[in-house]
Amino acid sequence: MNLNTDSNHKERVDGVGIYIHIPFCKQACFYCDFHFSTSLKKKDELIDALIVELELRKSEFENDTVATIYFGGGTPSLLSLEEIETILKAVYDNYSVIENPEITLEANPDDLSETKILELAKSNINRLSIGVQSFFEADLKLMNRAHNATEAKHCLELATQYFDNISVDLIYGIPGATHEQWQENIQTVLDFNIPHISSYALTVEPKTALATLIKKGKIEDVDEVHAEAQFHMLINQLKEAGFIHYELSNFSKPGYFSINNSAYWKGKKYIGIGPSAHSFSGESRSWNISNNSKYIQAIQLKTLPSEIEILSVNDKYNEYVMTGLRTIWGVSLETIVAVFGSDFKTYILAQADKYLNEELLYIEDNNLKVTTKGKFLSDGIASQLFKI
Ligand SMILES: C[S@@+](CC[C@H](N)C(=O)[O-])C[C@H]1O[C@@H](n2cnc3c(N)ncnc32)[C@H](O)[C@@H]1O
Ligand SMILES: C[S@@+](CC[C@H](N)C(=O)[O-])C[C@H]1O[C@@H](n2cnc3c(N)ncnc32)[C@H](O)[C@@H]1O
Ligand code: SF4
Repeated sequence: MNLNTDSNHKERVDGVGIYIHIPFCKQACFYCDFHFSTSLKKKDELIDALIVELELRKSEFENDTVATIYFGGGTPSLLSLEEIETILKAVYDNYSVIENPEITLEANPDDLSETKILELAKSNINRLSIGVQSFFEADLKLMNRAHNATEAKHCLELATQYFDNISVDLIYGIPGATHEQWQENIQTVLDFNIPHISSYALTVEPKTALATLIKKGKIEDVDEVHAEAQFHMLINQLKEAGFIHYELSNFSKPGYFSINNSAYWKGKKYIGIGPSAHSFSGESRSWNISNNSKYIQAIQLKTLPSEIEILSVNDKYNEYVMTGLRTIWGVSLETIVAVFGSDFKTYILAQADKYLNEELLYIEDNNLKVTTKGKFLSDGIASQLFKI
């Protein structure tokens, strides 16, 4: 059964996507290993380079129509409206874009003043993805977020007056945060009538400040059992509130599925513009260099600073299994046969047998899916179904 009942959404997800990486942040969150610089010195040069990269790569989408444009980061809300519009103009000048594309801006609460929200509301941006993470001061301090709890609430109060399509990011499994506080965080987002939530378990990435602070005993280690319990609270609380759990970390009211993310998960093509951005052509994946200066230098010479990996049949199968198991659409056994052949179906069913017996996986309408019990383990289960 396809739970994605919004026909407009289905139609629009048929287009391709453009992701634009804005590699600047005010300060470094202790847990984050995404690519960003806290110095804005190269901002103007970088914006010029993004525009040149958009021009250089237009032939990749010669026969495609863009349905979603996503400003991610880093912190795209650090840009002025003028800067955002200059980049958007380069998209429109070089690509064919559907009439009403989804245009998302990732925004941090401390950037969302009323003036800024008003400006954004008048622009072509029609979706805000706001990185709240928590409404508790202790959590925000522990993670070194740039905003405080008052700002987190105030920005939602303002944003909901001018935007309908809003997503809020929340982090669970934060050391010291109780289950009651976590439930209060979810409830606060619900009270603002937000239609989309992305929620991630706090992950200790190697070489981050969080990893060092935990090693030194300054911050308590994350507790997997605690995090898993909070993940299930999230699932239950949002289900009760009428949300669809459409991907492992994403929950949406009907009609508000992220077109950008759904396109990724459905294996649509996308190009990633900017340092560290990755792209998917259907046959290959590529990654731009992360270093801002090296990225700018290469683009100024009209070369693409990227590495490319051609995907083998097994790579494509593995990716399909990994992303499929994360979504409500599951892994279609029909698609497995049609795209990879019946040997792959025999293989996946043999590998899945153990998990089917343990009720971590189930089959519905010829689609292999994870049960609620299996959800927290989804990526681990997927890796056991891989072909190496
Ligand atoms: C890379 S940020 C970019 C958007 C924006 N700067 C923000 O902080 O929301 C996108 C999301 O990834 C989450 N994230 C990054 N590293 C993480 C980690 N180690 N554990 C959990 N969530 C993480 C962030 O908290 C945020 O919600
Ligand atoms: C998937 S997005 C979060 C989704 C978001 N909360 C929403 O639903 O709108 C999380 C982060 O992934 C990274 N990201 C997404 N697409 C990317 C791409 N093509 N290249 C590089 N980074 C990407 C960005 O750092 C972005 O902040
Ligand atoms: S979580 Fe967001 S604001 Fe924090 S450092 Fe990472 S990209 Fe920047």
